[in-house]
Amino acid sequence: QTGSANTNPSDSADDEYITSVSIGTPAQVLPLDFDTGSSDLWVFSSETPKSSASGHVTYSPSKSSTAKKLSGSTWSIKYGDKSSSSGDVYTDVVTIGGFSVKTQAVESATKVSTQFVQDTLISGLVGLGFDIGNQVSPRPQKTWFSNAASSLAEPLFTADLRHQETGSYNFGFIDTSLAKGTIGYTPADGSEGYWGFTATGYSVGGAKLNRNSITGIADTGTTLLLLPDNIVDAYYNNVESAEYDDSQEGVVFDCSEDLPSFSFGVGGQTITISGDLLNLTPIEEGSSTCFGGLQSSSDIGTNIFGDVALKAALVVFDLGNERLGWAQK
Ligand SMILES: Cc1c(C=O)c(-c2nnc3c4c(C[n+]5cc6c(C)n(C)c(C)c6c(Cl)n5)n(C)c(C)c4cnn23)c(C)n1C
Repeated sequence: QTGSANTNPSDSADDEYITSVSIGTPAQVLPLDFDTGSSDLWVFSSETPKSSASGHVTYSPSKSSTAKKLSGSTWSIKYGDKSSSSGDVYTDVVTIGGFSVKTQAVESATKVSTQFVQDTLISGLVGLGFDIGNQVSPRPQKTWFSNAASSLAEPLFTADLRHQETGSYNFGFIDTSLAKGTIGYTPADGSEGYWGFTATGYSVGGAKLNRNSITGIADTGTTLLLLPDNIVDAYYNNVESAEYDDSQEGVVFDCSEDLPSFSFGVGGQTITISGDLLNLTPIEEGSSTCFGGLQSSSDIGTNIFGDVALKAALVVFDLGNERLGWAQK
């Protein structure tokens, strides 16, 4: 069995990607953000304060004949941008791309932070990280993919995120036609709950890859490519107008700049992110100053290959073989 779901950028900056998910009987369809950097499936619900839920699609377990309360279970989660949410837990049928998991833990939000209240485009997240990262207590729950894996044709999924166009999450199969290049595989380290891996080197503007390895995570839930200062500096030294903008908390430059590409080696392949993918967006509507898609990871503690990097590739999250595959698109 397999599943295939379309995913769409939420806004003109590709800030997040939205995928429709069906929960319950009859189906309640919610727009959710698939996040390989976390391991909880949580939603705005009938239990979310009305003032916080205004403008959001919500899940009502009381309207689903297959919903069951997981009594005594609670959850609480905090994300890299300091956003957070918490609540209690139900189980229900969850269908993604035509594939159903009958008894999926659906974490219902009784509290959501401001960022989530304001982001009315999504009604929650689907964690696609490793089960060890799940935040339900007293008994951690499995992710949708972990529950699905044993019934899928192959225990893997692929992410094909695209700039300002529809992409896909495919479960149980690899559509190699989505990529131009060969898939290069490298071991994935799931010990922290993330899809950790090591890139073997990098280069700016199509130069030969160096051998400076970069250890980080493949994270569909993070917008940017977040790398160490020395790499960020090496890149922006090639961008005449680049400067650090305190108010934007990142490097900005003239939108008219012709940005160099950025390449990294992984699994014997070279993934090249074109310059235009590295120009994320004007800092304000109509501004001629743009915000960089490559920013510093120095105050985070880990390097994050977020959507800016993932958009350049077809990425295979292979749980069965504990490996990540990358192919140039
Ligand atoms: C260590 C870390 C991160 C790790 O993940 C991270 C980050 N980067 N994008 C996101 C996140 C997103 C994606 N996201 C990013 C957005 C940005 C940058 N802007 C301006 C808007 C309007 C966004 C929306 Cl709606 N959505 N979402 C939905 C959540 C819950 C995120 C949590 N963290 N996050 C940051 C900023 N940092 C420092």
